[in-house]
Amino acid sequence: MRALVFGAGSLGSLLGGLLARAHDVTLVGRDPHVERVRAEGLRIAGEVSARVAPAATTTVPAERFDLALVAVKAFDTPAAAEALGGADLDAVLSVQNGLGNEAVLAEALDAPVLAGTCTYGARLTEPGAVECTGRGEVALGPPDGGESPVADRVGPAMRAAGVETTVAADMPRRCWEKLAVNAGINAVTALARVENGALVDGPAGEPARRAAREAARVARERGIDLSDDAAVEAVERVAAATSANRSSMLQDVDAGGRTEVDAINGAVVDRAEAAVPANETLTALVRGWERERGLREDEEG
Ligand SMILES: NC(=O)C1=CN([C@@H]2O[C@H](COP(=O)(O)OP(=O)(O)OC[C@H]3O[C@@H](n4cnc5c(N)ncnc54)[C@H](O)[C@@H]3O)[C@@H](O)[C@H]2O)C=CC1
Ligand SMILES: CC(C)(CO)C(=O)C(=O)O
Repeated sequence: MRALVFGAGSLGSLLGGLLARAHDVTLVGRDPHVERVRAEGLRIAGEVSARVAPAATTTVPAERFDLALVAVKAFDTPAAAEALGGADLDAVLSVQNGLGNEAVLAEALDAPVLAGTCTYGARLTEPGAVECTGRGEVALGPPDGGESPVADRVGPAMRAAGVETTVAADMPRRCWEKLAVNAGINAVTALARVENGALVDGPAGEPARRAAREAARVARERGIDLSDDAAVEAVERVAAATSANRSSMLQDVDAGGRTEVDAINGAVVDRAEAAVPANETLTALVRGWERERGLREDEEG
């Protein structure tokens, strides 16, 4: 397989690096990481160790690829879609968090777009080096559910490189369950400045559970079978399993950078048929912080 990984940050470098053990991989990212990968290859450490030498570039080559794996933050998806238009792609797979990424990619690109959820943990430690902070799995399939020959081709190719992969016919439910987890954990931990474990038995757990229940209700409004209990159980299970984690949104806030709140809590608000007060409040607070930091100037900030 010829694979292009757009967004060679933490997750893109990890998945791209793992894929490079079996496939011809090109990472698209930014210097100094790209420069270092070109000069010295990519080191993977942590729960998986490997040294690989994928191609690396800062612009999308005008070439044919069997797969483009998209791993930018959700707010960069429109730019990723535009840049990927320069390549000839057989398939596109988003492994991003949040809702709406596949629709943005599908609108701009001719290739079939697969939805993905990813529970691997990754952290870029220095240019040229990525740490696998948790071995997980990628689930992928058509965004509207069901089966597709494209998913049946991509899944085994990922498995051939040792990436734990499930080809799933129920991606809408999986994406909404992951969204409920992120809607519950990310903004609450970012605003309270606490690790995920603080939600298990502390006072910050209640707003997280409320946000997850609201996400489950909105999922059901859209015909997706996700109960309140399943969403709350998923938040509690993930918070306990990742208790020492600083969520990605807390890390974004720590780093003074823009967050994915629009694609997470904001996505719940946008799709709700009735009020979702926990998600409305979390979205407004995080957007308010982003606006004060000059990270957004749109009407929603
Ligand atoms: N890091 C993790 O453990 C996990 C991340 N995710 C999701 O995966 C997505 C990516 O997350 P991370 O890898 O943590 O983010 P990241 O910020 O480390 O990586 C994104 C990379 O894309 C690059 N990029 C953005 N626009 C670009 C452009 N136009 N040209 C070239 N490079 C560009 C950035 O420079 C950055 O290095 C997010 O949606 C996140 O929620 C999901 C599961 C786990
Ligand atoms: C699962 C969780 C909440 C782990 O921290 C995550 O996906 C994130 O931080 O974005």
